[in-house]
Amino acid sequence: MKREAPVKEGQVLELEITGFSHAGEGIGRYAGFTVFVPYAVPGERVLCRVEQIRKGFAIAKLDKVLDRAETRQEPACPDFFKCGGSHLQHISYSAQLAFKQKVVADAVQRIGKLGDVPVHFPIGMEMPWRYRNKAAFQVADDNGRIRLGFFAEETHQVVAAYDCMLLHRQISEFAAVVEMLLNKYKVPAYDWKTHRGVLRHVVIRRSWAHNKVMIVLVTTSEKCINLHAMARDLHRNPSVVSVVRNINDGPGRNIFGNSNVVLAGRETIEDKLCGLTFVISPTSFFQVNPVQTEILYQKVRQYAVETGKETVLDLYCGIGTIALYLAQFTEKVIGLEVHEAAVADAAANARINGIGNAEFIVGRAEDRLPKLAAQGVKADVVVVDPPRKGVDKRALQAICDIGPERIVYVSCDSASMARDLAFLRHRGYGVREIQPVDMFPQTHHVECVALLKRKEA
Ligand SMILES: C[S@@+](CC[C@H](N)C(=O)[O-])C[C@H]1O[C@@H](n2cnc3c(N)ncnc32)[C@H](O)[C@@H]1O
Repeated sequence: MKREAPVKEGQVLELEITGFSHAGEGIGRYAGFTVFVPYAVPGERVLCRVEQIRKGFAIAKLDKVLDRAETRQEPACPDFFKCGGSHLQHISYSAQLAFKQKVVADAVQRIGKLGDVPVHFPIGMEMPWRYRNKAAFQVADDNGRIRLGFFAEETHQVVAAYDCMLLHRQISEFAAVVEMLLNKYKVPAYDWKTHRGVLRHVVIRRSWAHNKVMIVLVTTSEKCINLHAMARDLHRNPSVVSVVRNINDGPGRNIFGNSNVVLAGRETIEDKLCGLTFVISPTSFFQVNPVQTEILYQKVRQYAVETGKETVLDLYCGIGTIALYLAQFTEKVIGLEVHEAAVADAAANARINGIGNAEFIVGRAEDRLPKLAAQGVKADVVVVDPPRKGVDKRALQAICDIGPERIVYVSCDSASMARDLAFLRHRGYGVREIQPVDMFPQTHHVECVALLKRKEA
C-alpha cells in the first residue's frame, strides 16, 4: 500500500542527519520517511524546512545547524551556496574522499551486485583548489551589461562566480578581461527564451605547461563584426595563443557546435602530460585536472602493461593521451574515437612525439568495434574511458568477442561503470579492484580505474 508522506510543504523539521546521498546531500528520516537536506552533513542535528514532496521522499532546505559535525568547514567560494558548480566545499577534504569511496562502493554493490570487489581509498590532491584548466561560462545580459558566470543551482540564473576556487587563477583573470571586452565591443548575449542574440558561452582553456590560454566564443551564426575587433584586442595579450569562434545554432544546451572560425592566433593550444606534448583543438576533450590526470594515467599503465609486448585498444581515446602514453611501454596501440577533430589531434600528437606504434580510427565505438571484432582484430588489453553514460552494450559485447586478457575501465560515473562491470563479469571477466582518483575535488564527481581479468575457461 502506498504510504502517505508524513510531512507537509513548509513544515519545519528537526532531523538527525545519518548519511549522504550520492550527490552529497545530507539524508535524515522523519517518522521513517526519507528527507534530503542539501548542505547538511552526517552527524549533525539540523532544523530544515520541507520544500518539495516527491514519491517516497522529501527535499528540505537547511535552516539551522543545531549540532555541527566535525567535518563541516567554511566554504572557500563566497558564492558556494548559490552556485551549482561545486557541492562539497562545506566538508573537509578527507571527508570528501571518504564520501567518494562510499559512493563507488555503494554503486558497485547496489547496481553491479559486485560487493566482493575491493574499492580502494581515493587518491586525493595535496592542494585540492584551483585545479581546473578549463571553464565554460554562461553569458547573461544583466540590464544591458554582459556578465559571465555559472548557473545557480537548478536555475538558469547566472551567478557571477568567475573567481571560482576550482579554476586556475589565470582563467578567472581572463574571464574578467573577456567580460570587460564583451561590454566594450557590445557583443549581444544570446537570449535562451527568444533565441535571439549572438554569444552563448565563453570557454577558456589553459595550458598548464605554458601558462597560455585559448578563448572560444560560442555564438549563433548571426553576423557580429565586433567579434573580430574584440579577438584582435584579446590576442594582443601575449598569454592568449588562440581566439576561436565556435558556431552553435542548435536548440539544446550542448556547449559546442560543429564549426570553428579562428579569429586570432592559432587553431590549437598545446599542453604537456606525462612528459608528452599534446595539441588540443577547441572542441576536443582534454582532462580538466592535469595534476590528477598524470596519477590516473599511471594507474592505467600499471593495470594495462605487464610484459611490454601487449597490443592495446584504447576506446574513447580523445586526442590520444592514454594511447600515446601507453604506446611508449607496449608493442602497439590502436585508438578509437568519435570526434573527428580529436582524432586529427591524436594523429598530430603521435607525429609531434615521434611515436610510430600508434594508430587512430574515427568512429562510434558501438559501430566500429563490432566490425573490427568481425575482422579479427586482436588485443591483449582494452582500455575504455567512456562519457558519463558508459559503454554501449554493442561495444561491450564486441570487447568480449575480441577477448583481451585484461580490460582497464576508466570512468567518471560510478553508476554506469557498475552496470558495465556487471555485464563484463557475466561474460567471464573478474573485476579485481577499483581505484578512485579524485579528479574533481569539492564536487561530488569521482573518477575510477577498474582492472578486469579474463577468467580461465
Ligand atoms: C571521457 S573522454 C576520454 C578521452 C581520453 N581517454 C582522455 O583521457 O582524455 C570520452 C571521449 O569519448 C568520446 N566519445 C563519446 N561517445 C563516443 C562513442 N560512442 N564512440 C567513441 N568515442 C566516443 C568523446 O568524444 C570523448 O573524447
